[in-house]
Amino acid sequence: MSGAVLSGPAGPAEPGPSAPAEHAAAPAGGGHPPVPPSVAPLLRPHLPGFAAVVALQVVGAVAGLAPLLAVVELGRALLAPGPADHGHVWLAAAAGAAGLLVRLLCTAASSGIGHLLDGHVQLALRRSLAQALGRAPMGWLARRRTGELAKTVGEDVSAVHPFIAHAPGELVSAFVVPLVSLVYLFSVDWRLTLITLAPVALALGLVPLMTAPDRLREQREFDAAMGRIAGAAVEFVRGIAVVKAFGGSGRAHRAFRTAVDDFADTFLRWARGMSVIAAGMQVALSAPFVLLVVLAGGAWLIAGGGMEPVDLLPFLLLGLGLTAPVAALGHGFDDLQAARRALGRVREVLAVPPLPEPAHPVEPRGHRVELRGVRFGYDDDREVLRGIDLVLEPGTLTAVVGPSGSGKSTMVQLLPRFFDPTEGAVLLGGVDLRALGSRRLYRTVSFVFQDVRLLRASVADNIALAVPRAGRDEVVRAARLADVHDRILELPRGYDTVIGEETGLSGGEAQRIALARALLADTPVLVLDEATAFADPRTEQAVRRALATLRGDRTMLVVAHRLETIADADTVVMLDNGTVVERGSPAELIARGGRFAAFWNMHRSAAADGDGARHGGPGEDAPR
Ligand SMILES: Nc1ncnc2c1ncn2[C@@H]1O[C@H](COP(=O)(O)OP(=O)(O)OP(=O)(O)O)[C@@H](O)[C@H]1O
Repeated sequence: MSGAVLSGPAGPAEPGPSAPAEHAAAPAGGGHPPVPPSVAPLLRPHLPGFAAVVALQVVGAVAGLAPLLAVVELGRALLAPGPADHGHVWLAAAAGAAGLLVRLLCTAASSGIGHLLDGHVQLALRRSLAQALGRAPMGWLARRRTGELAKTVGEDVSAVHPFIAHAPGELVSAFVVPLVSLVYLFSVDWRLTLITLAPVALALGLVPLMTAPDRLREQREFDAAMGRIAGAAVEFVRGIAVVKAFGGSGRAHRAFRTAVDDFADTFLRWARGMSVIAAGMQVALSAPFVLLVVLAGGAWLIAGGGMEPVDLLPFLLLGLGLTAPVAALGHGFDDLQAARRALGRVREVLAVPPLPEPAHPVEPRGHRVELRGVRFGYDDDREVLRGIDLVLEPGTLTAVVGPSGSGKSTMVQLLPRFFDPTEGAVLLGGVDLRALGSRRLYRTVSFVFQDVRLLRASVADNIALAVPRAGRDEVVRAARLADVHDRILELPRGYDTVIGEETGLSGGEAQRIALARALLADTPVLVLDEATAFADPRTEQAVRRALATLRGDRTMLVVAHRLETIADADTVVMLDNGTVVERGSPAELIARGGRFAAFWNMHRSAAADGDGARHGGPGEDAPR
């Protein structure tokens, strides 16, 4: 099976965004704004905020130099021959204090605005993600694990925090302070300024060595080895239950151990190449080295009579700050890289193409379903359905049978529009599903697929998902029909028990709740992928009873794995390798002695051998 995940009608689903070319363009979904394909449009409304953050940081950074310059001026005033100029001293002290105050106010305001922006951007991202997920094709959602999407909406969005709240301010101040300092230092003594820049030049000179081809290759090998460890660990953990049950832990460990040994070798090679360069950079940018260079250069200039001793003071105070940009490039690099990767995952979800929604939905006439020349493939290189023509008349039950992988689940998933066919069309009441509008579709088609996902809500709310105003009596009636009422009464708070919090349910019970949901929705078209994984007798009986009760004028399509369901069907469609190889009533097909007859006989003898008692005596499941 293909792992369909939702069950029951999708309820009042919000339709998707842009309309297909053939149905004129208009944002669907009752005037929802379109989901932006990337994050840039989400940042645009906040540009004035970002500008304020940067401006405040610039002012704060420049003001932050005032105390240092004040110290320099104090030094000049106090070390100058003769009595100190009191006015000059007080002015320098006041300017330094004022600068400090302005810096504090500006950085506090900038940080505050940055964090507010971060909140707004994260909210906008989460809203857009929610919209994108609401409009993503159900087939796309079905292929993803809930945890994966929860991580994108939760953790990945939170990971943009350093990007939005910290990076702009930090980067600006890291570059503005050295720039202003440089201008000032040049005005004092250009020769010592160049000498003070020597450590920065040395560190920058080492950067190309870090990106030499050998280092890049080692970095790639390092990343690959890390990936192999992660993969081996995940595989090991995933298979742990099987390993426990069947032994062979040595073999299971082996892949992990090999990956770790391989990583150790790769890491040593990487570290050997990088450590000398990294250590060289660290030394070049370290405070003692910078001070040593400034002092040596200053001493040399002073001894030669080219500079006043007092002029050494600004270089000692400001020289250390010149290395800040290089340090800033390294600082927080990992955080920013993680934020970039997280943003990439957010962008991937935002870019999921939604199923086109018609600008002017057409109303179906009745609920006859027709598949016309339907072709479909999950990937471009392999077709799963290869030209299916099928008519499902109201009031009939059609059973789809065929070998595993023949495309049964895929075919039935086209009815609730998990995907659109790549060629051909699925019509409901004479209208192409693409022209129908998802509201109408989900009011007409309900479905119960194999991998049921229930909401973390009360049992009653789960059953009444598509009919929120249903009374308790109706919910109970549906639950009884799906044979899950007694089990619900055993739960701690009966119908009010919250699934996933106060109780867990077995696969078969979840199936029956999903069945009750579909029964309550009471739509004219029902699609059911009969569970093989949870084929307990109660669920089988519940499905059979539900199908019999629903019959009436409904159009029903069932992927049938059980002989009883097949025998009850009006029409059997046998699929093989994505094409219909036989169709007709079960009795006709058995009489024909073709593929279906062979399939029937094989399953019948298997059922008789395996579980004769459960399937009753021979003849009980004989086709009508
Ligand atoms: N989500 C998916 N992505 C890619 N390929 C898929 C997906 N779901 C199914 N397939 C592939 O499509 C083919 C048909 O699968 P499908 O589940 O429709 O067959 P099936 O007849 O229902 O099988 P089964 O009886 O085992 O459930 C298989 O080859 C399967 O591997």
